[in-house]
Order: sequence, then C-alpha cells, then structure tokens
Amino acid sequence: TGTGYVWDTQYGWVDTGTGGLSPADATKLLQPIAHPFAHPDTKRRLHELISASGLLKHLEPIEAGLASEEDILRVHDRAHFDRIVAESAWPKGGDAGDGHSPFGKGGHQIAMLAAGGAIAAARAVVEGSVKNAYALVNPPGHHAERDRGMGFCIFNNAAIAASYAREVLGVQKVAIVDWDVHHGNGAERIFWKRSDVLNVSVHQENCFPAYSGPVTSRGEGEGFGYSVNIPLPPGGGNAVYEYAFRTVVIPALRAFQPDLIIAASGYDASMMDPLARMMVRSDGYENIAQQMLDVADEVCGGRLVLVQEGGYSPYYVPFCGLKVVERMAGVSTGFDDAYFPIVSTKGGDVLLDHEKAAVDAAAPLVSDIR
Ligand SMILES: O=C(CCC1CCCC1)NO
Ligand SMILES: [Zn+2]
Repeated sequence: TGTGYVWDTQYGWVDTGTGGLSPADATKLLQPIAHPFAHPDTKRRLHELISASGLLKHLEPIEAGLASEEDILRVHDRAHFDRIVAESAWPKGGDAGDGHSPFGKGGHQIAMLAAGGAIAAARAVVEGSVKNAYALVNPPGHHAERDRGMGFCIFNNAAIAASYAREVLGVQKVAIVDWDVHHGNGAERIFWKRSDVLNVSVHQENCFPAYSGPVTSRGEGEGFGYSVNIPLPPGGGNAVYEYAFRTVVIPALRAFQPDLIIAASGYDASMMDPLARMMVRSDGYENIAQQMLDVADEVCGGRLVLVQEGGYSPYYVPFCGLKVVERMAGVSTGFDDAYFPIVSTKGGDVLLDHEKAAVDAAAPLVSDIR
C-alpha cells in the first residue's frame, strides 16, 4: 500500500495578521507586511509543487475532516478550546495565546481541520489503508500546550493524533519525533508523565520557546526518560542532523519499540529559513526521512505519519518537502531542488567538534528507554 496525503484548501486560508511576529503598529514604526513569517502561502506552495511535479498522482488522498470537540479535549483544557472558539467569532479573530500568533475570524474551523487532518492520516496508517502518510496541515501545532497556544500553534495536531491513536484506535505505544527547528514543548508537556508516549525533539538550542528543551529536560515520574531533547548549536546542517538521527533518535526508537511513529515535520532548520539559524538542505531532509522510514519498517511495519509543523522560506520549503514526500512514496519526480546550486556551497556538510559534542551529550538518554 502507498503513501497517504492530506491537504485541505482551507489550510491555505489561515489569516496570519498584519505583522511579521507582531501586529503592525505605527507608534512603534512596525509596518504592515504583505506576507508575515507564518503566511500560509509557504505551505500552499509545497502543496502546489507536490501537485505540479506529478508526485500527487502517486499519493493516496486522505480527506482531512473536522476534528471533534472530543478529539481536541483529549489533549487540551476546555478553557483553551472555548477561548479559541470565542475569539474565532470576533470580527478580526483572536490569538493562539502568546500575542504573536493571530488567527482570523472563523480561524478555529481551520485549526479543527488541521487537527482532523493529522487524525485522518494516523487513522489511515493504523487501519492499514496506506503504509505511511504526510499530513500537510496548517496552522501548525507542536508548541501548543494543554492550556494555551503559542508560536503560531493553536491545537497540538500531532499530540491530538497520538491521543486519538491510543484512546480510539487502541494503539499502545506512540513515538513523536519532532525535527522542527524549534523545541517541541507542546507534546513534551502534554505527555510529560507518560511512558507510553516517547517524545524526541531535535532543535536549535534555546531558539523558541526561549531556553526550552535542554538535554536535562527528561520527563517526570513514570515519564522520566520518555522526553528526549537534543538541543543543537546554531549553524548545524546536514552533517549534525544525520549524526543526531543515526546515533540518538533511531536508537531511542529501537529501544522504545513504538507501534506507531508520528513526526512533527518542520523545515525551518533549512539553509534559507528566516526564523532560525541552521543550514539543512533538501538532501539533508531526505536523509532524515530515509532514516525514519527505515526504522519504522524495522520496528512498526512502516507505520509513520508526518504532520507538517514550521518552515518559513517560501522559496525553499517546497523543495525540502517535495524531497521528503518523494522518499516516503518511493517515487522520484525527476525535479531537482532548484536552489541546490545556491545552498550547496554554504556549509553544514562537516560535523564540527562542538556539534558532535552536543549530540553525544544526549546519547546516554537512550539507556533509560525500555
Ligand atoms: O516555527 C515555529 C515558530 C517559531 C517563532 C514563534 C515566535 C518566534 C519564533 N515554531 O516551530
Ligand atoms: Zn518551527
């Protein structure tokens, strides 16, 4: 069976307001900007490249559908849910929770579609109608905690899909692997005390949320050891990501033996991203994807769901995502990364001592997973 794919037109309609990270404000000389960082065009362009390259014809379309209130409340507090619904009725919409994450009027509906898309992808994989799946959802979710959204995230799509798989589909052990460049604080907090959900986050150290996700942050009680953080120094590229996955992430998954793997798949560690300082290229993302596909085949019958998180370069996200989905589907479109000539000479191919040391500091964490 093939690779499932979720996209909904409304994911391209997310209203991200009038500022880059803050609303336009003449008193602070903050000018309005046509495409704020989180503008949905970046993810729509990825969808259009998947379509125009012909890859879409090789994928199994999966209908997103709206998550139910019950689906959301498995992970989020009633107060958070009700506030989002209430602010979504305001004339200009509201904010996920940190003042930098606006959504437009009716925005709760798109957030429910994003959570529904992650659930639908997980359901198709667990039920076996597809082998693996890519949920190109928007708005993202991995920063959303039980009681609040932040960092452009309203509801935690990946955590909602993991809870659905466990509590509705009867999946026992779920691993969430987050390679968005920012710390996956949401799922970490949500599953902090659980040992039946493993949470692994590889991220630029201290990038966002500030000072979140140090290697010492490991979970609590039953859950101690089941939150694994691999903070990386700025400037890392293909080499450090390949090394982090090969020497920590994959061994952690082998130790945990999940029944399902959900990846929080962001492309903001890329060479051309404005919201972080890493240097991963499309071939670096291909390597991560291939390592994840191989370990999924080895431990859980290939059951791997990628849920879209961040990625803010409208130029480069399309090509990074295209290469990942090509690998998932085992199909080559014949279209190369058009920016490769620009990014291929900029570094990130050599594992530097301080980068290797940062990954090696996390390697011992694997021994506490069983
Ligand atoms: O891509 C993101 C959003 C990060 C930005 C939110 C505020 C500053 C950085 N999180 O994964
Ligand atoms: Zn991010």
